[in-house]
Amino acid sequence: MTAVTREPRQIAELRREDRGLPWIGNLFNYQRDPLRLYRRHWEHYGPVAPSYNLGRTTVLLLGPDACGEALQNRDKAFANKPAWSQLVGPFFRRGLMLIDFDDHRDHRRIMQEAFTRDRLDGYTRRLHPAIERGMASWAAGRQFPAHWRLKQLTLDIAADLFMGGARDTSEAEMARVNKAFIACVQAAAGVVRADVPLTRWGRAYRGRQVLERFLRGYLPAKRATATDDIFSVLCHIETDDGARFSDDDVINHMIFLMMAAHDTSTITTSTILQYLGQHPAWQERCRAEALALGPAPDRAELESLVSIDLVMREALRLRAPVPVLVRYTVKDTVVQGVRIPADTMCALGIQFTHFMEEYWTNPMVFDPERFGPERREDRSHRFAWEPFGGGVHKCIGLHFAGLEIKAIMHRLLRGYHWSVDPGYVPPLDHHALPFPKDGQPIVLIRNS
Ligand code: HEM
Repeated sequence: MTAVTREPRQIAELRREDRGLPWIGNLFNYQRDPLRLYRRHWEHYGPVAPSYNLGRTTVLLLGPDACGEALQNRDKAFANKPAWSQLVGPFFRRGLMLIDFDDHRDHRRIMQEAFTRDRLDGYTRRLHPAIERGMASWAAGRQFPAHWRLKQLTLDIAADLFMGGARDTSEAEMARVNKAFIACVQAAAGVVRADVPLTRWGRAYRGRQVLERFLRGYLPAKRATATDDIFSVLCHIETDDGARFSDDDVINHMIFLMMAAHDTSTITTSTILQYLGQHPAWQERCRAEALALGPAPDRAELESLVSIDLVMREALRLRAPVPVLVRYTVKDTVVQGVRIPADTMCALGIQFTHFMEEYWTNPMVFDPERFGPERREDRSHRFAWEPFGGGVHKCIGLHFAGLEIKAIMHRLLRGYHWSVDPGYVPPLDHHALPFPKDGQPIVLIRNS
């Protein structure tokens, strides 16, 4: 008997009604309601769906099987750099997420040294005073703009943990650096994608120069003395066989790391605040855990917070800070039996998977117990829950992120209680990473 090998299918033809606006394509439909758009494509085309955006055809990979194949990347057909640099621009060049294959493997091996258990212990010790300082100016109130305050807080934490407080820097200089950094992050949503004054990209080009100058100025001091901030750590880490980062590597990685760590942690904490504000029983349960620990728990204690961990996982499911990952094919490949030609931009619908009824019960409902030991819905498929991605580019900062988020929640729960209207639905901005445009106002009360 001869085995029947099935020829891969071609990508389906895009229906006229799915093309969206001339040239713009589905960009505005995505920004209005990404889930609706992806559901429509999934229902008609299945896991490998054609789409059209900004003048070109792209391919949507939908569901955990298709996303899993691209993330595992067995035939090395999917590359990060040509995909992500089209979105985030040249401002994060040579960051770990924007390099590929052997080059990526070599850099990741060195960077792994910055995220060992011992390093995480050190970062955790720094986290508490940084959070305390950052929250000191918080004024409780009935319209507390939680998302904006958390964004500032995670920036303040980054200034300390990443740059060691940049001790000799004046407040004005630090504000300039923060502004430059934000300009780089906001470039992703730019329509004019060139160095044109007064546009997002124009500001980001200037921003990158400011950041490079600033970091380069500190480099000699960071090289000279080993401290436990990430800047210094990147200057000193070394693999067993002696591989180290060059000065340029340190600067490129620093700029990318600050970007990778900032909005993602802000979005997760503000999502947690929203749901705990709408579910007071869960808030009390988490508070009891936070109160059972001392004022500055160490890494192991933060990692032992069971309820806060369940809530964090559920928040990451309901609002994945990076809802879509992108890849670019550097050669022909096949996903789910469909041939994808070389030079194709692919979008992996991470958030879409998180809402699939095939893998989650009542996926739109806040239900942290779904991650508990009896249910473990995240194990319904290896790629059912993928807020940190998967494969060789899986988030290297995921444990660090968990510690930062839990340390913020620990302090907040001990110092405050809060509520959010049960009917509140955040008006999300989907231009880049999803955030509540209204700043997510909550009623915040200081504990007596
Ligand atoms: C809740 C917080 C976070 C989320 C949801 C998140 C999500 C992700 C995702 C989805 C990727 C994979 C990108 C891809 O495959 O193309 C990624 C990569 C990465 N993340 Fe995170 N991240 C978070 C926090 C952090 C933090 C705190 C750091 C650093 C301290 C960090 C550093 C990185 C780096 C360096 C990469 C690139 C890894 C590589 O390409 O090898 N992330 N992150």
